[in-house]
Formats: sequence, C-alpha cells, structure tokens
Amino acid sequence: MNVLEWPSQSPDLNPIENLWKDLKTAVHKRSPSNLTELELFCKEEWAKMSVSRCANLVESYPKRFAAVIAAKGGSTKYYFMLYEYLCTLDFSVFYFLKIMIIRVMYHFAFTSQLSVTSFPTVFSSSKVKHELVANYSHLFWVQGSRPELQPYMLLAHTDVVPASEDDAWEVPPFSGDEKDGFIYGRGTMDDKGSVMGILAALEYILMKGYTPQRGFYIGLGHDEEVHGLNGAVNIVRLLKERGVKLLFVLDEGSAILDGILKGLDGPAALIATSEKGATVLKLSVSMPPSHASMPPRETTIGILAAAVKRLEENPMKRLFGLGPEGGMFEHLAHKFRFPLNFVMSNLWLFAPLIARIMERNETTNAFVRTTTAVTMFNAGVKENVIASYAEAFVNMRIHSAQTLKEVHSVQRWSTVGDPRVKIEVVYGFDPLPISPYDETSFGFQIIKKTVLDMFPSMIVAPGMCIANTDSRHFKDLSSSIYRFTPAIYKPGDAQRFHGINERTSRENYEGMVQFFFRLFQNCDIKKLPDVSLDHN
Ligand SMILES: CCCCCCCC/C=C\CCCCCCCC(=O)N[C@@H](Cc1c[nH]c2ccccc12)C(=O)O
Repeated sequence: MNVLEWPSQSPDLNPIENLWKDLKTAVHKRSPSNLTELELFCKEEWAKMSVSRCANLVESYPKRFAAVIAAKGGSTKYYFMLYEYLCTLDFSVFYFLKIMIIRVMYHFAFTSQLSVTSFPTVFSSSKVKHELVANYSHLFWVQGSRPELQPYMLLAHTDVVPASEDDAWEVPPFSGDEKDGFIYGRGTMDDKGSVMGILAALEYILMKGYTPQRGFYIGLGHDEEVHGLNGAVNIVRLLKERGVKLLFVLDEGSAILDGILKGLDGPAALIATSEKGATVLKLSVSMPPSHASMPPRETTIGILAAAVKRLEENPMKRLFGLGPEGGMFEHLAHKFRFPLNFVMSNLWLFAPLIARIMERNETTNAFVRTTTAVTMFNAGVKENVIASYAEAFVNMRIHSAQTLKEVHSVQRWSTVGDPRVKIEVVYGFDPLPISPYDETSFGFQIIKKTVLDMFPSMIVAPGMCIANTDSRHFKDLSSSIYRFTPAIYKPGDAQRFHGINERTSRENYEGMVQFFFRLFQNCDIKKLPDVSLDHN
C-alpha cells in the first residue's frame, strides 16, 4: 500500500478552516455564558453541519489547489478570507474537530491519488481509460477487443465510516497492521479490500498481456457511506449520457458465510440478487423550555423516549419467506442438518416457525422483517432547564415484501402513536428489484462459475443484501445487479462491519485478487457453463 504524505497544513487547502468559521459564527450567535455551554453549543452546532456543506468544501479543493500553485505556494484569496478567524481560534477547544477533518483530508488525498505507483500498468495501459468523477470517485473503462460485446461493471468504494482509537481495537484502526494472518483496519471489509482486490487483479491481468474481449467498467465511489449521492450517482449520470447499458453489475453486499447460518453444514456463497429498501425518519418533540424545579408532567425527552421504546418493543411484522430470502433458504435447504433440511424445503408451511427462530439473532432477524434501529437521540442544553426540543433518528431497512409507503404509514399511525411526536422523512427508497438467477442469467452464472473455479465444492445460492450498496443507483443501467464479495466470513465477523477490529484474513485478500483475475477471463467465455443451481 502506498502511504502518502500528510496533506498540506496550508489554511488555503484545509476545508476545516471554513468549517471553523461556520462553527464559530453559529456558536457566537448563541452567546455561551460558561465553558459547559460553550462545549455543548459547539457539539450541537457541529452536529447540525450539513453533509452538502462539507461536500462543497471538499469539491472546491482543486480550485484552491490551483490557486496555491499559481501563487507558488504563497497566500491566496482563500487564505485572507480565513485569516481573521484563524487568529481568534482556540486550538485546544477545537482540537477534536481538527483531528476529524485531517482524517477526512488524509482519506481524500489517498483516494484522489489512488496509488498510481501501486498499479503502474493500470494507470499506463492504453487499454485503460481512467477519469475522476465528482473529484474523488474513480471510473475506469477497460477496453475489450470485441466492441460488439455488452460491457459489465464492477463497483467498490473507498470511503469508510469513522473509527475511534478509544474503542479497544486490537491494533490501531488506521494502521493497516497485520496480526496473526489478518490485516486489521477500518475499511478492510467495507470496502477497501474490494478496491484493492479489483485493481490488483487488473494490474496482473494487464501485466500478463491478456486483452479482455468484453470491455468492462470499474466504479470506485468515494461517498457510499453517505448514500453515494456524489460518487455513484454521478458515475451513473455519466454512463447514461454516454448511452451505456450494462450486462451486469457486481458490488459488495454479500459473501461466503461459514457457520453464520445456524444448522447449515459448511460454507455457502450467497450472491445477493436484491437488497432491502431503507428509510431514515426523524422524530421530534417541542415545547416551551421551563425551570427544572417546576417540571411539567411530561417532558419532550420523556415523550420521545416513550415513542422510541414503543418502536423497539413493537418490531415490524414477520415477512420471512415472502421475499428473495425465501428462495435463498430453499436453495440451501439440502445443506441444512435434519430436521432443518425438511423444514427449509417446505417454507410454505414452516416459514412462521423459522421466522421465530431466526428473529432471536440480530443478523438472521434482518432477513425476517423490516428492521428498526434508533441510531441518534439528541436533547437538552442545560441540566437545570427542561429541554424545549428532543429529536431521534430511526434507521429502517425495508423487507422486500414491504414498500416504503407502507412502512411510513405503519410508523405514523400505529407505533409512534402520539400526535405530539412529529415524524419527518429524511431519506427513503423501496427495496430493490430482484435480479435474475436462472441458468440463462449471464452475470449470475459467471459469478457462480468463478466461485466454483476457486472452491469446487462450494454451495452457491442466490442471497439477499440486508444493508445497502452503491449498486442501487445503477438500476436504470442494468436489470442484473449482484452483490457479492468472495470473502469467507465466520461467526463474529458480521459485528466487525462498522464495528471494532474490522479485519480481513490474508487468504480472503488473496482470494479477492484471484476471484477478479478469474472473473475478467470468465466474462470472455462464449457460452454459459452448463451448471444449474442445484448441481453443487
Ligand atoms: C451490515 C453488515 C451485515 C453483515 C451480515 C453478515 C454477512 C456479511 C456478508 C456480506 C457483507 C455485507 C456488506 C454490507 C455492505 C454495507 C455497505 C454499507 O454499510 N452501506 C451503508 C449505506 C448507508 C449509509 N447511510 C445509510 C442510511 C440509510 C440506509 C443506508 C445507508 C448502510 O447500509 O448502512
């Protein structure tokens, strides 16, 4: 891995300076009267900063960069705009913000350079066209020798969710250190492992002098963890403008599960043919603030907490067997131990019983229903003031047998059930269509063949992605969207996604490179392999 220098600390080049200005102005307006209030207001105002404001600042980076080069490293107009604020900032109070933004900058510095030196053949080959999209996402076009063949596309993303060194990681989360055969670090599973696997495989295949017959695209998004609205969405826009239609799309979202589905003997490669829908709701309660010595019978916090508790105590209805997860378990049925094999083969009868067993575990519960997760709760400004405002964010993942509209109405009318709780929809989309997986589905069968080339006795079945991926933005470009990473996950690994000790084994990483190396070649085969889903 090519580790770059830290980005310049020039104020012209650091978007943190603009955010500090915003923060300072906002906090100043609220006139904090002591240190506690100052800290509180800072945190509240920081939480209010919009993603689009940050994205705009980051997007202005190339302009600033050009201005600094033009000034031969000297000051630019950007510097003078910020200078007065810089002079007044208390660096100790803002230290944690600074660290956060430096990390973001470091990330962008890495992704925008994308290791040209690590993949010299990729970046110098006449067969590969590389372009930056929305400044930080990458689009590669690898030209095939037979332009009449429809291209396919591989997706991955370079951005990650935050990780804190205070969270008891076995090795620092941004070190990329190897321990006992595992590479640790934020992003190793989600999703820098795929980025590196795809690029390393491309590097090798080009070095080998192989010319693919079927052209393909590689899209590496930079903002998947915040919905892909700049990266994936703009890649799709570009491809649409160019009239591209894709034979299939392959993204993260499922894997080889070994021991995660209880009762299943041996590992199973689950190629997800769909993904759940999602919605984020904001619940809020407002009332006039008052003195803590004369509390009203109910407070904003109490009302909202009760609504949140109702949401947690009343999960959405069981839908197991009514979506693509039904097909998944039926395909796997013969690999389950008795009596589960019999039960799984007869979901029409036993689905309600299996649902009750599966809902006991948080990973398998996600296949049973639309899930409800209360992820943020903010309220109160002072310990002796009755909070005038309380808000909670609820993140729901919608089962394929339900719609966004249905979920919204259930929450509004039955579960929250208190008109004092305002419900706003922050974001939402329906479950994704189910991609084909029959014997004539080129994408599915080629992915399956590639898995079987590597692991001849592996059971391969259509699966279901319980989270969300950038591939959902590609549904107008292809009806064959698959989510699968050739990594083997064991019990405990699911908790490493967005959690602590995210890691990938050396074997998984090697497997990733091998998989894509073989996939590039398998996509050139003339006739689909004669395999059916039941033959493994
Ligand atoms: C979530 C992991 C479950 C683990 C299950 C165990 C099996 C592991 C097999 C495969 C790996 C799954 C990979 C999932 C990729 C998830 C990518 C991701 O995290 N995307 C975000 C997108 C997102 C960001 N904010 C929101 C808000 C609302 C909906 C979606 C998103 C995500 O799904 O959270």
